[in-house]
Amino acid sequence: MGATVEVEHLTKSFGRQNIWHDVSLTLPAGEISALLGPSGTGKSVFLKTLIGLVRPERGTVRVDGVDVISCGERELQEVRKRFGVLFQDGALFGSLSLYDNVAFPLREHTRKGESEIRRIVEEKMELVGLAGAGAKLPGQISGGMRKRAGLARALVLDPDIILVDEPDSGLDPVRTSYLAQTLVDLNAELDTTILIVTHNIELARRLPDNLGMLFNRRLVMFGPREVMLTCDEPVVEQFLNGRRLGPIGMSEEKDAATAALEAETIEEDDETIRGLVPQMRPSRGLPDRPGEARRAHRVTDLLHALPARQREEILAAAPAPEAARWRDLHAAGTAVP
Ligand SMILES: Nc1ncnc2c1ncn2[C@@H]1O[C@H](COP(=O)(O)OP(=O)(O)OP(=O)(O)O)[C@@H](O)[C@H]1O
Repeated sequence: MGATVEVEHLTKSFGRQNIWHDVSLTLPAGEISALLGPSGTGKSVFLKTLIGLVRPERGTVRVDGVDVISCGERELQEVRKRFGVLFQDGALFGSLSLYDNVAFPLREHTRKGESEIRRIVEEKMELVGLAGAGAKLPGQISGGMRKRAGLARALVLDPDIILVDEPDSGLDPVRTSYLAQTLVDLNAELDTTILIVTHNIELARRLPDNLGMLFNRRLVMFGPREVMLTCDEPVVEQFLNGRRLGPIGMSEEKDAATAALEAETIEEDDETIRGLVPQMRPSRGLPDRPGEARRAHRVTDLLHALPARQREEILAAAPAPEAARWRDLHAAGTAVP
């Protein structure tokens, strides 16, 4: 199973600019989580903090119990090997072929021979649809191919945790769906912990088990998709619907006067999409995702604490066996199965 990442009371500033403060959340092992938020709210900084590239002034980041912030350099190197990171542009070395880019972590961090390296690189390149493209240079291929090569490189060390910064940047909607499907399939096969950072509402609604939202220098909420996609929290609702009406303005938070004026002049959008849409499933022939089952158990525990409207909405959208089990448990007043 992938690793659990526990973040507690994390605060980061650059000089006098506070990026976010007191962020606490747990990425459950083997589940797919997504961090949302308007541009500039520090999502990329958060990813870099998880792997110890950015040092916060307060807080802890524990990867299966090891604190990335306070551990020594040697231990940090070991923890980093557990992460596979896909940065926005793929972050490839421009002078190296795709093959050498993907092979790089294996040559750098393992003692594997070239024939073993070739086997692994070819396997990962095939997985991301780049079989046969190894000789190309990053400058000779499209942004989408660079992105997929970046993913292949992120996977060669068989990471326990995959971090993906904006899976859809530079990709068309079809390629974005393929990339998202690759992540779901990887999670189904290996039970890897995955965190993606995205603005893409469609992706946020359909891919992750858990959603978090950064806004106005704090983590507004973090929780299972059932809870987040049905909640009434204005920031989350506005963002997940891409609406103008709400607390998020063009540049961060609106002042009270602007919000009041807009409430009078902007019509409530007709096309507001609320509620739970079905989650992406692993490709045919792959096993069910164990992470999904674990999330369902957590939701069972949470149902009792939710308002009746939200509980009913979740139960109405749940798959038949789960909904029946949740209803029974709820009726019996039992939180834990
Ligand atoms: N090394 C750095 N030094 C100073 N400021 C930085 C540094 N890295 C990031 N920042 C600032 O931190 C803020 C958050 O940046 P970040 O890239 O994490 O936002 P984001 O939410 O990922 O944005 P986007 O969605 O547009 O990619 C920005 O104001 C940025 O200028």
